[in-house]
This record gives sequence, structure tokens and C-alpha cells, in this order.
Amino acid sequence: MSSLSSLAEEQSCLGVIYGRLDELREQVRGRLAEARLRAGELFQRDATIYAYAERLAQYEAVEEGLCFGRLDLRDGGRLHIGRIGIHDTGEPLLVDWRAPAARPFYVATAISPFGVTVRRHIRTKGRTVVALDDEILDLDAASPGASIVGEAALIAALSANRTGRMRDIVETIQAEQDRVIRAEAGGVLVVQGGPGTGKTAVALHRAAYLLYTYREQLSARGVLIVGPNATFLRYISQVLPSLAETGVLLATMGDLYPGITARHAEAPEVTEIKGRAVMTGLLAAAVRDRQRVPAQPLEIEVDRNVLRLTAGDCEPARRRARDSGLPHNLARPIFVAGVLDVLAAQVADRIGDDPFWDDPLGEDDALTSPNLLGESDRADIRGDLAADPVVTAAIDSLWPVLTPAELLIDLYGVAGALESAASGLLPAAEAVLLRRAPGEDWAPADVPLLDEAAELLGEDNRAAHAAAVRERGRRLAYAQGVLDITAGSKAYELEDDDEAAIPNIADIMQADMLAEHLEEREFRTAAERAAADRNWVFGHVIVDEAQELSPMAWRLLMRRCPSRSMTVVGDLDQSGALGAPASWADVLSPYVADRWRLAELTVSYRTPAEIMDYTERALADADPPIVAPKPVRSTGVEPWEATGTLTALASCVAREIASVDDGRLAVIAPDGLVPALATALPALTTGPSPDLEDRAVLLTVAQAKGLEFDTVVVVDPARILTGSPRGANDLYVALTRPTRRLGVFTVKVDVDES
Ligand SMILES: Nc1ncnc2c1ncn2[C@@H]1O[C@H](COP(=O)(O)OP(=O)(O)OP(=O)(O)O)[C@@H](O)[C@H]1O
Repeated sequence: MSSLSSLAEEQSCLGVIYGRLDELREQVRGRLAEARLRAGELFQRDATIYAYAERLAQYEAVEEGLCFGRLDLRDGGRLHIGRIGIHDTGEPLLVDWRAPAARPFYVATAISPFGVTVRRHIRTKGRTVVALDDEILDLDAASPGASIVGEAALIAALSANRTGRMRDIVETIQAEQDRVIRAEAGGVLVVQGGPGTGKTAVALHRAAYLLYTYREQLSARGVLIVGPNATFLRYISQVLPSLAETGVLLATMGDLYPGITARHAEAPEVTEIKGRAVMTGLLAAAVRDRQRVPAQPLEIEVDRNVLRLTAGDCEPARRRARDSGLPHNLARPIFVAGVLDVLAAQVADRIGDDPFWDDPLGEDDALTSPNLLGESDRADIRGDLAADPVVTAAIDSLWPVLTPAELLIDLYGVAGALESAASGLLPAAEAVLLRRAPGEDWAPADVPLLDEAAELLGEDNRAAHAAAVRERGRRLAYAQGVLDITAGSKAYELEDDDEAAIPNIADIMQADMLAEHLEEREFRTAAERAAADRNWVFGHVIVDEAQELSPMAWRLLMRRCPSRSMTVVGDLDQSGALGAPASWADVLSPYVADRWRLAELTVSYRTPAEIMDYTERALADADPPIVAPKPVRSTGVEPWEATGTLTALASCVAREIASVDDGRLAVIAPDGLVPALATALPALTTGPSPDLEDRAVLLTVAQAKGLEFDTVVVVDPARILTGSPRGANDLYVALTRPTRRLGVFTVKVDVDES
């Protein structure tokens, strides 16, 4: 190691890199301030200002851990690897971890060194270098089967206290993870891996990699990451900002219908039924049930005359409307036109009747037509009828305009609606479970149904389209204004390296290009633009804990991603949902047949060997058998087991909290036991969306999915195991949450003094 740079030498390299970062920040700050001063109100919304502000935010986000690696190359070159790329007078000081040149940092081995002689992990605290870990990629020194990259840095990262927020892994990405992160963007990639194999971490880093590599294509459309619940999204929310990436929308399924945040908790059996593919047929039937013809003749009083609509009158109109193949609301005008024809004919017959048409003495009577009204009279009658509220109400009772929410509320709440729509699709005993009290909040499983209903009903979006055309015109005019001002103020622009990265927009953009850029900017400043638009199409969709999604949820996601550029991350062995898929092929074949790729992650970074062994023993009888991933480390700390009263449990938990230092602890319990434990363990934070940054939390298994803690106490494992048809999977999830210590406690309620 004597030829390697010393700590002090590395510190001085880091000083140069941070020095350049400071310079860049100052430059951008200066230009931002100058641009704001220069151009008054119009310019304040200009794309240049946006680019500077974005750049500054990026520079601020990478302060911690800016540079974390170095590659010494066989040709004598040397590359520092970091969170972003930094240049000085054209020379690279720091290579972005996502750039192709940085790849050997993650995948080089002694056997395939990719031209690297030494890989160095640089550990820093603030701007100070605190440790260097060097790996000499020398075939003679290679140990057979060695596959861990940067072992010391990795173990340090894995052994650190948890904070309640997930951290990025950019410094220690392993080769099998790197392959997934950098896999090409097109098509569906499934990432299957056991607990703690880094699926979530990999999914987030993949989002950052794709945005870096395909920025042009992806920044306008954005990347959607779907997670299982709001607590989980908070848990992962810091990772992308720490990688200086903001163009990603994080959402749960309950967030994916604009205007609704569906959080109502409902029985698992109800969720399972709502998720079945058969619900598409049931909803279609519910829509057809709202396209009625009158069972008894419908009497409509217009101008003191009674018009009558029979089933026979309406049937042809309904058939024509249905045969059009249009969604319900868009087919309605066809039905309305048919019914108005019928009513107008009745009025015309009444008022246009010539009482003398067959009078042999009448001179001007047409021999063949008994009616005196011409075409324009009939059109007037039709128009009057169409505007008559009584007629409209009658037509509405037969073929109403419906919103998705109205359709579902009526389906769940109006007597007989469910039974009729579910006939032949669901047994009556299951259909009845879907009943919902009026005014009850939406559950996450309602969101795919609302989305499906929106497809079946259709939206009359002519007004929205006209508004979009007007908006585009406004943007163009605005963009032209920005370009005029920019061209006028060109002399003020600074000219050096960094300015080259943000050129004067008047030089490179036409007004229409800038208008488009401004459109993208709206997305970037508010990913909610995508969230607010049901028809938004994402550039790439990443689904985490994908084994939990229902067939109906997949239909929704596929609609949001017609290009099928998707990363699907999950573990079938951890699925807790009733009706969860048996294979990824079952999930994906309806959409992409067999055109999807599978990548497997096999090493568990979270769970130490002692806890993984315990878990495998506890689940030895699971059917189908659970294949646990290989743990990357062992801690020497064996899991403990105890049995006792709630009071005894409280003292065990108190002891564990005392020993967790700055870390985090979770008690994971069967759903039914949580209320009693909340009382017995008042120091624990609990509830539907507990704050994971609190020292100790009480969670159900479903809540704990995807999370991790330094210490975990699992309560009543036997009850978790037998508590649901997927009890073995649930216990697998619960036992694999700790990074260090596991306790397993069985409560003996009968001897509890409370
Ligand atoms: N290469 C790595 N370097 C450092 N830490 C890592 C690495 N890979 C994974 N980890 C850490 O291991 C832990 C587990 O990762 P993650 O939550 O992504 O796993 P998972 O496969 O999604 O687990 P689960 O299936 O239980 O949800 C996290 O703390 C993560 O930061």
C-alpha cells in the first residue's frame, strides 16, 4: 500500500473538488440574482432562471459525501467518483456515479478488472476524509469466490444506526445490483429478491440512473415510483433528493386517482374481491344497468301535454348508442338523439295534425301527408324538447351522465345494484361484501375501480382540449417574449465553462422549443401535474413491493405506461395479500406475454446470518418452502426468545429500547393484538401512519413491510403464522426487519395480571 496516496493527499484532492463546488455555487448564485434583477416580472419565470435554480439545488444536495471513491487505472489515469460530475477548465475533477466511466467502481473484480488496478472507497465526515479502504485488483491477491465490492465501506454502512429514513447506497452498490440499476430502460424488468437484498434501494437508484442517462426522453414525462403505503413513501423520500434528483413522483395506489387520497382501511376479503380481474366485467355490467329503457311507459308532461316513452320506443336508441362502442357518457348523445326523435314525433303528430286532411272538399290538402309541419318546425320542436328540464330529467333517469365516483357510490349503496351487476360474476355472498355505507371514505382498492369506471364512462374533454390549445398559444407568446428579452440582454452573460453548460437560450432555442421546455418545467416544479391528470403517461414506472398489487391495480398502472418501460420490484415469498400472484408470469402475461426480463438479487444486506438462520428454522415447514437470501455479514448476536405476560413484554421492550442507542426499534405484532399492546407499551408510537423517526414504534406486519430497524421484537409469531392464509409469508416479513437484534416474545394472556 506504500505507493497509494495517503489520507492527507486524499484530503487535498477533496479540498480541490469542494473548492470547485463552492466556486460553481457562487457563480450560479450570482447569475441567478443577476437574472432576477435584470428582467422584471416576465423574466422571473424564464427558463434560464429555472435552470440556475435547479442547478443550485443540485449543488446544495450533494454536499454530504460528494466524493466517495477513486479508481486508479492501469494506464496511469485516476478518476474520482462522486454524486455529480464536476469539471474545471474542461478537465474532469469528479465523475458522476452514473456515467459509464464510473461503472468499474461497482463491477471491477480481480478477475475482470476493467482496466482498474486499485479501487478506493473514501469515507468522509463533512468535508474531512476519515478513512480510506483500498482494494488492489490483483489476480494473485484475489480470493476465489470473493464477490463483495468495498467490503469495509459496505459493512460500515450496514452496521450504522438506522434513522427512520432510508439512505442512499451510492457509495457501496454491489455488482448484481449495478446490473439492475443500469439495465436498459425499455420493456418490463422484474427484480425478484428476498428480504434485505436491496430491491428498494436498487429501484430508487435505477430511477436516478434512468433520469441521468435518458434525461431528454424522461424529464418531460417523468418517472413514477409506486410504493405500498404512505409510511413507506416517507421512509424512502430522502433517497432521490440526496442523489440530486427531483423529477420523480412517489405515490401509493391510493394516490393514483386525481382528487382522491384513498386511505380507508377495509377487510382483507373486501380488498381481495375488489382487486379481482372479474371486476372489469362487473363494472361494465354496472354501467349497462345504468342504460335503461322504461319498464312501464314513462309519462312526460310537456306544455300540459303528456308524452309517453315505452321500452319499444327507447330500445332502438339504446341499441344504436351501445353499438357505437363509445364509452357511456360519449354514447349518451346518440341515445338522447333517438329519444328526442321519438318525443318530437309525438309532439308533431299532436300539433301538426291536419283535421281536414281526408276532407274531400278541402282544396290544398296533401293527399299523402296527414301532418302540416315541415322539417324546420320539427327541428324547432326537437330543440324545445332538448332544452326542457322535464324531458332532460326523464332522459337522465334512463341514461344519466355519470362520474366514476357516482357509478361506484350507487353500485355499492343502491339496493339491488350490486346483485344485478355481479350476477354470474361473483357469488351473492361475496357481492354483498362490497356494500359500503353512504359517505364512507375511499379505500386504496377503490382507486383501480374508479380508474376502470373512468375508462368505461369516458370524459367529455372537448372543453379541456380547447383550454389546452389556448394554453399552448399563451406559452408560445410568452416564450417569444422571453427570447426577445434574452437576446436584448445577451451582453450581460458571463462567459466561461459553466456558462457553456447553460448557454444563452436565445442562441439555441426557437420559441416553440422554449414553450415545450417551460411545459416540462411545470412538471419538474410540481410532479403533482402528473398526479392531477388521470391520463398522464409516464416515461418509466417503477413498482415496489409489486407482489402486493391486484390484477385491477396492474390494469391501472399499465394504462399509465403504454410504452411498458417498467421496473417491477418484489418478492413473491413476502406477499401478504389474499389473492397474491403465484408467479410474475401470471401478473405480466396479460400485458406483455412473455416479453419481460427477470433479474434476481440473492444477497441479503440487511439481515445478519444469525437472524436469517433463526428465520429459516422458524419457517422450515412453510409450504411452498421459503428460499432465504444469503446474508452478507454476521454479528455474533443470537436472537432471543421469551414467553410471559404483557408486563414482562413491557420490561423486555424497555430493556431493548435502552440498548438501541441512537438507533430505532419496532415491535411487530398480529393485527388483533395491537390495541392491547398500544395500551401496555405506551412509550411506542403507533397508529395508521406512525412517524418512523421516533425511537420506538408498534406496527402490524403489513405496516412493517419494506421497513427496517436496528432492533425488532416480534410478538406472538405463532399467531402471525396461523392468522392468515399467507401467515408464513407474514412471519417471514416480520422476522427479517432487524439489522442487528431480534427478540421473539409469546404473550401468555391468561396469566397476565392486567
Ligand atoms: N449495496 C449496498 N450498500 C449498502 N447498503 C445496502 C446495499 N444494498 C442494500 N443495502 C441496505 O440494505 C437494506 C435493505 O435494503 P432494501 O430495503 O432496499 O431491501 P429490500 O430488498 O427492498 O427489502 P424488503 O424485501 O425487506 O423490502 C437497506 O438498509 C439498504 O440501504
